[in-house]
Amino acid sequence: MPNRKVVKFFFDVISPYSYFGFEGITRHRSVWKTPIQMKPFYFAGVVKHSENPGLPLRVPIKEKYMHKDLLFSAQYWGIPFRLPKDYTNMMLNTSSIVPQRILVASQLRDNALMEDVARALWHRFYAYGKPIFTKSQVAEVLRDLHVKNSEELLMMSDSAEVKNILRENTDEAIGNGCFGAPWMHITDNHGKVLQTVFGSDRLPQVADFLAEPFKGPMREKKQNA
Ligand SMILES: N[C@@H](CCC(=O)N[C@@H](CS)C(=O)NCC(=O)O)C(=O)O
Repeated sequence: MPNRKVVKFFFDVISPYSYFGFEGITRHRSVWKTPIQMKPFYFAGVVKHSENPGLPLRVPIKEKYMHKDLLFSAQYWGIPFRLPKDYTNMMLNTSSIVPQRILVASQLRDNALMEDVARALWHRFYAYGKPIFTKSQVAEVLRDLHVKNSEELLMMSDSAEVKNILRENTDEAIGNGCFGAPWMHITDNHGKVLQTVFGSDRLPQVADFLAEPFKGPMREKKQNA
């Protein structure tokens, strides 16, 4: 049995760079043998715990650059993207706890469902500028995806089990030095963290570390047009 590594990908739908990393890593699933574990976490918890004062949106010159870089990166990944109205204010003053808990509840049912929901949330926000942060907003996404028993999923998202998993995922990242998103752990097959990685733009290095191919944006795999 080869000494297989595992990648854990921590993300939050409030983080646009998580969207790019999420697309990049899930597209590479078709060409990598390395197992990929998707881990919804709570970005605000990370920022608070790491006392990160340097969020680009809080620094005007970085905010200006980030707005351009988001469009540039979305184009690279082939993702329909425009900045929603009042973007900075919304990003800095909105909690993603509701959608993140719903993602955890979805993942408990089925990882593929969770990925469909995450992708659809980002698509709604960045392709159409519609918010994704309340239960009723996420419910619309579940309805559009024809998710079965979506009411049950929404109820489950308030359960202690779901809250604990989201907290555990967040703590797992924080415990390994996380300060932003997306965040990755590359572990050995016993779960020992060999490398921590920040940013969607580090996927070529992640691939190299895994001895896997990096195939660029694989735009032919895009799911939302
Ligand atoms: N260069 C990274 C940027 C990632 C990034 O800026 N992520 C934001 C959240 S969307 C963040 O966590 N920022 C924290 C920081 O820069 O300290 C990428 O391309 O993914």
